[in-house]
Amino acid sequence: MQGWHGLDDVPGDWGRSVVTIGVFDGVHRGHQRMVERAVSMAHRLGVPSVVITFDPHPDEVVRPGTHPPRLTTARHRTELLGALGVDAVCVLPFTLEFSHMTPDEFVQAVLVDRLHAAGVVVGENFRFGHKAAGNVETLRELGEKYDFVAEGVPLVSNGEAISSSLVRELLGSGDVAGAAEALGRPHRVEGVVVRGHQRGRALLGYPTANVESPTFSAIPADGVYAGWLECTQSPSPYEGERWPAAISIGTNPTFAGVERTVEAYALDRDDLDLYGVHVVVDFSVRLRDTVKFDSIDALIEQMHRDVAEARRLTGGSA
Ligand SMILES: Cc1cc2nc3c(=O)[nH]c(=O)nc-3n(C[C@H](O)[C@H](O)[C@H](O)COP(=O)(O)O)c2cc1C
Ligand SMILES: Nc1ncnc2c1ncn2[C@@H]1O[C@H](COP(=O)(O)OP(=O)(O)O)[C@@H](O)[C@H]1O
Repeated sequence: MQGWHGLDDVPGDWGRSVVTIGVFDGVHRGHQRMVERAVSMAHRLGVPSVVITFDPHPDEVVRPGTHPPRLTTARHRTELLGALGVDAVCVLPFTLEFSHMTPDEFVQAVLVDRLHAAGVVVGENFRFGHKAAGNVETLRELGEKYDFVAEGVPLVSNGEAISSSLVRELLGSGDVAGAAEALGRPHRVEGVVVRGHQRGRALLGYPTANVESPTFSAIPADGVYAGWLECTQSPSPYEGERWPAAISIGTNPTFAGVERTVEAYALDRDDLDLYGVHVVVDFSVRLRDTVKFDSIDALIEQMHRDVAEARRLTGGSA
């Protein structure tokens, strides 16, 4: 798969292609359906498929300060899109100037002149161009003018239409199982392991990797979860290792903490040294709310139960 940053990265001799466009935050099941439609149209037409996506999130540029929490980092999003079989992912830097293009200008500059679109696949609620003036119908009309077919893909529904906002809502209420259902995989928070208050190992008997995620990351609601911790640092002695985990999100009220942290304990390990290492945390199931315990012993007792439950739910080793 080719990765392009900006239109200037598109090879000069790039021929005709099928293009799909969107923010694709989360690459949820609706996005997956769209990309699959684009890939199959590309096969039918015998041309490569290209995903166009944006960075930063258009909302942040058009309405600064309203950035929705991000379900995926740019890197993870590209990796997920690539796994769906597309030939290229083109990340367009989204700027105010870019947002002022009319639908016709966008189609001509991006889809026609650079990518020689033979087909364009978008979600049926897709809007584009200045003031979101363009929709699927506009795209069809422009397709007649510029010689490409446009397809609007119906939203995938799970009772309720699957959308990035729906996944954000589910995470905001701690429903990580519901989010996993909509995403087609567990929600992931990633970042580098930083130092905490050094209580986990010494005081509680459960060392926890404190994960510092990028600003705007979608963090599930405070609580305790079962899931997975994986080392994605390359090179690292732990590269590619994935451990079942008990995860805590919150301010650690038992210790009157103020900073909100995401911490993961890799079950049955106490030998890891993860400081400075890039890891990912995948959330499977919510276990309970965070509690302010009256004593450290009461917290430890509960943590034993959490760990047993996380082990059962992940099928983690003894
Ligand atoms: C499975 C699990 C459950 C936890 N539950 C709570 C809780 O209910 N209340 C709380 O104050 N802290 C809870 N914690 C967080 C601990 O207080 C935290 O891991 C500890 O303060 C270590 O912090 P440190 O990494 O900064 O040393 C939990 C941690 C884990 C791993
Ligand atoms: N099973 C484990 N799960 C997570 N981290 C572990 C584990 N075993 C050892 N570690 C290491 O211990 C550190 C956490 O120990 P802890 O006492 O909680 O310190 P801190 O307060 O700095 O997080 C992690 O950052 C990691 O480097």
